[in-house]
Amino acid sequence: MTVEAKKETLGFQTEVKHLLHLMIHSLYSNKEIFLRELISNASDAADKLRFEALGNDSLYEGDSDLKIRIEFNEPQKTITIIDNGIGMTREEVQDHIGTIAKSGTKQFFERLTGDQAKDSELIGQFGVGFYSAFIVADKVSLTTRKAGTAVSEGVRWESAGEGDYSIETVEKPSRGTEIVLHLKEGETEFLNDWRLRSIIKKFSDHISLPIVMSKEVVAEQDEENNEITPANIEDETVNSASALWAKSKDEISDEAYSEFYKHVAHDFQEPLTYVHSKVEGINEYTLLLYVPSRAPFDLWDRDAKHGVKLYIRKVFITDDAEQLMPRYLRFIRGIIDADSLPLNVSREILQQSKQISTIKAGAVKKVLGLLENLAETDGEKYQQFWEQFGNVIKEGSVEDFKNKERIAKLLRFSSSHTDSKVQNVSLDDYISRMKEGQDKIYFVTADNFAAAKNSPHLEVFRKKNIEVLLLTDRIDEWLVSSLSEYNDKHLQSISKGELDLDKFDTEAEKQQQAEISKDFESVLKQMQEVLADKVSEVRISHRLTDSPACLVTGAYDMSLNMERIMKEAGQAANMLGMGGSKPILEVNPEHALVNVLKNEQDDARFADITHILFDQTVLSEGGQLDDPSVFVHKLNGLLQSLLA
Ligand SMILES: Nc1ncnc2c1ncn2[C@@H]1O[C@H](COP(=O)(O)OP(=O)(O)OP(=O)(O)O)[C@@H](O)[C@H]1O
Repeated sequence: MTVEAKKETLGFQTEVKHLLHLMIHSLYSNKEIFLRELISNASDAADKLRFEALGNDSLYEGDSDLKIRIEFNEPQKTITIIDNGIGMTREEVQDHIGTIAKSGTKQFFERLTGDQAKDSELIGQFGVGFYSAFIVADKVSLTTRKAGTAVSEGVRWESAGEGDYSIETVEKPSRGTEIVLHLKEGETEFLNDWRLRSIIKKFSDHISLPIVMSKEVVAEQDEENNEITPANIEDETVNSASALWAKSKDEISDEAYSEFYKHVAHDFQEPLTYVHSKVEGINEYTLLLYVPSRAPFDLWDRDAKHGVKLYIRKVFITDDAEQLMPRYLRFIRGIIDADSLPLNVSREILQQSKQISTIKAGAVKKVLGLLENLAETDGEKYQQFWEQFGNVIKEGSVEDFKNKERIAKLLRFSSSHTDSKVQNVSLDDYISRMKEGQDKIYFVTADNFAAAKNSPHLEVFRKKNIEVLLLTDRIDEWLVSSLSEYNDKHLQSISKGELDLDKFDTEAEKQQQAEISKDFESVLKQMQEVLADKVSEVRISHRLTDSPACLVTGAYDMSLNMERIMKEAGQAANMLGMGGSKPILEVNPEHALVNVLKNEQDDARFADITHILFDQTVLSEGGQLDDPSVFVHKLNGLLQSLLA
């Protein structure tokens, strides 16, 4: 016996132990899903074999009749799931069963709270797969052999789901995988022909492979010719065993659509919505694409697998076709079945295929249409979608130039109009509320909602009753830098450049402003000298009502928020005197702290007040001071002199 063939006992990866524990406890009321998960894996294994065999027929080993068989044995209390799919090598068993290879898994488990209700929601984002067998079984025995390997290269994996598993090399004449579940005490309800068939019908009817079970045929006598058909056991296909997406829509129930989603997406929650469409023409294809109701745990993992499977004339080709969906629609799950591609496509051909890019462009349009329709017909569901995937859709504004307008229409923001963190204001909503004479869409970007909502820059807008969008997601800075216009309206940051709000001012107000500017001429000049290395200019503000000062960047400069983001990301930033373009300090002449400077004779005190004003403005905009102790020292000095 080789070292490899020896039986080894290995410990589960810690994450697997967590997952098992969590699953057994939180999915108890949903336990029949184990069968769906195992059938789903078996079907994937058959799909993979069919694809591999396109280039190497011998992998079928003379048996190309792919199917899944379900058996049960009442006295032994076992259920067995058998497939003649691709199978696994010893190494693959070790890598896939007993280990969770998905990146980000560790972080996922760190988010678990121990509160069962909350955690079971999280597990929905993760997918349960093979391990769901342990919901009903206290011992699982998996025997498998990879297609194309020798009979002696079978592998048996066994575990009681409690922390370790054994693995050994065994003989296995047939290729594929056989999983025996030894049911727990109390789970014997599944040892029932009718029960198993109804679970298969309910959850796995859409599987395009036949799922067979044995059927007892009782002996029958033909009256006419007196022939007796002996009692027999026959195979019977339990599911409808045809590709769901190839059926016409009116033949498919909502339930079937939903179960198919759970199979392709490895999710066990209902999808939010879907689109099923057959595109005719030279380049024919069928697509069935779903929007999940929850974001998967690895939504932000750039290496996460892509969720749309490519089939060619019902033969599975790949589930990792990044060419089928752009990155900003990476949460879409489902299938695309292309009619006119050759079956022997390689990865390289896929990458260069014109037909694939046409299909992709068509599929993107279908998804955008689906989302537009959802937004129009079901605001509540659309809001749910936005909360889960809004930030990903925003990437589309940056990435997908061709569909820019359509994506912009789908965007939702927080706004000063609703004054709520909920992002539910569309650009069209905003435009419908614009004031007479207003030709711009105003927005402010900040680090968080409170900072945006309380931004001094908003003061004049509140006074004049002009709505401002409050943008607080990181991606927003990139969004507004690529989306400069919507519906012929310019998107304007309220913290950049000059505001042309004076058209909303009366003549008297304009006159008054001119006088104030004159009045403060020397104060501004002196402040500018004090802050020479920090700001490019000090000027009177038309933006402020309550705050003493605010910082403004030039119309074409990077916003301060963007500089902060870059700085945090370790990028060379030119924020606040660190080189590059400096911001402008705008002061509110009506504020006592500014007013006091007019009569300040002591130059040192003037400089201290000016520094304090500048520093607190930086702070109130969410920035950080280069040297906070200097600020505190100056502030304390001022307070002491007031108290003296
Ligand atoms: N019947 C099978 N035949 C061949 N390989 C299998 C079979 N069952 C499982 N596998 C392999 O084990 C891997 C892990 O399966 P598991 O069900 O845990 O996760 P998954 O199906 O990849 O994803 P999810 O956790 O989202 O359900 C599969 O990706 C596949 O490579």
